[in-house]
Amino acid sequence: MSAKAEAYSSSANLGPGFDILSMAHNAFKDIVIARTIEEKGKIIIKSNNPKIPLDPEKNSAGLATKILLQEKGIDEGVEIEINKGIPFGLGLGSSGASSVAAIAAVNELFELKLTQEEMVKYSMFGEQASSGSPHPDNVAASVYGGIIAVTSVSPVKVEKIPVNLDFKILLISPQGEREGKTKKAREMLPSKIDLSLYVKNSRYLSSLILGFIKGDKELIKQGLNDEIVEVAREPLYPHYKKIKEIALKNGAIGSCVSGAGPTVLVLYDDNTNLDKIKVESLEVCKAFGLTCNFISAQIAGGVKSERLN
Ligand SMILES: Nc1ncnc2c1ncn2[C@@H]1O[C@H](COP(=O)(O)OP(=O)(O)OP(=O)(O)O)[C@@H](O)[C@H]1O
Ligand SMILES: N[C@@H](CCO)C(=O)O
Repeated sequence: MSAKAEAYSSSANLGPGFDILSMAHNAFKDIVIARTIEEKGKIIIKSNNPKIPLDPEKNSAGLATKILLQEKGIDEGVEIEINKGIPFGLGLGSSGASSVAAIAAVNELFELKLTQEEMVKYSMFGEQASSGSPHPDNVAASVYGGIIAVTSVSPVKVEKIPVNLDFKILLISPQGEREGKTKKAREMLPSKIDLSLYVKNSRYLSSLILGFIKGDKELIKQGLNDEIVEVAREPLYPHYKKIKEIALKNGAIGSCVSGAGPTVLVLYDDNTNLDKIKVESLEVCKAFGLTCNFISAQIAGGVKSERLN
């Protein structure tokens, strides 16, 4: 028996929404095929990308699959074939998408009828393998699609945020996959913050969510800011601040770090001088010794799966 699933890339945090907000986009996608194999209890990982771990315990798709099968009491052997379309270590939710696609394919394979929230719950275990922390945001966006808010992790609860504004997405992504980048990024976070900073960031978060719902560009611009996580991690993406300034100077709706970076996300519309953003951003990347790629994308749907036989 076999089943197939595909899950899109995502940009988590979206400024002040650390571990809460995330957006699925069609920049890239991972495709996973799950097959039953003879050997009971065995999980085998195959991939077209030799750089990701093939040890099921170290691969996001493998660990998530292992825990799902254990909890469902399934001792069948399973092969997980990962067709990696999402470059990893760039802040594009690569490990999360693999995990989601594997959970969705296994769900299909054994007709488990998982709810979306259950798919997020099991996919989160995959993030434990890749970043040492079961953060829910990337996987929730890859499961649900659109822009989501994780309102609870125990139990898992996710809400899709209604987006009443047309905008396009530009991802400015430095080349070069960075091993264990999110793990390092999470170790850079402060354990305590001032109340005043919490209130300031909560104002950004409120503005951002209300901006999406009301379709208010100014509220979104005001909300796409973060003075806690993005600031703590600045050494990981020294190019970001300058690129954000360039984006806003040239009429972007807003800009933030994509996930744990180093990719920069820019939201724009027809009033934005996109060409100038690209030209000037290239100069910044060069100044920091980076070769940056520009990826245009739109908001994507959620994970899709089908039974093959
Ligand atoms: N199936 C997988 N796909 C991609 N990376 C994986 C996978 N399984 C394990 N990894 C490991 O996870 C790390 C990449 O995950 P990481 O969280 O750092 O970045 P990301 O998932 O690409 O982006 P983000 O910052 O949005 O989480 C790499 O060290 C990679 O070897
Ligand atoms: N919320 C996670 C997202 C990783 O893409 C982090 O910033 O560590």
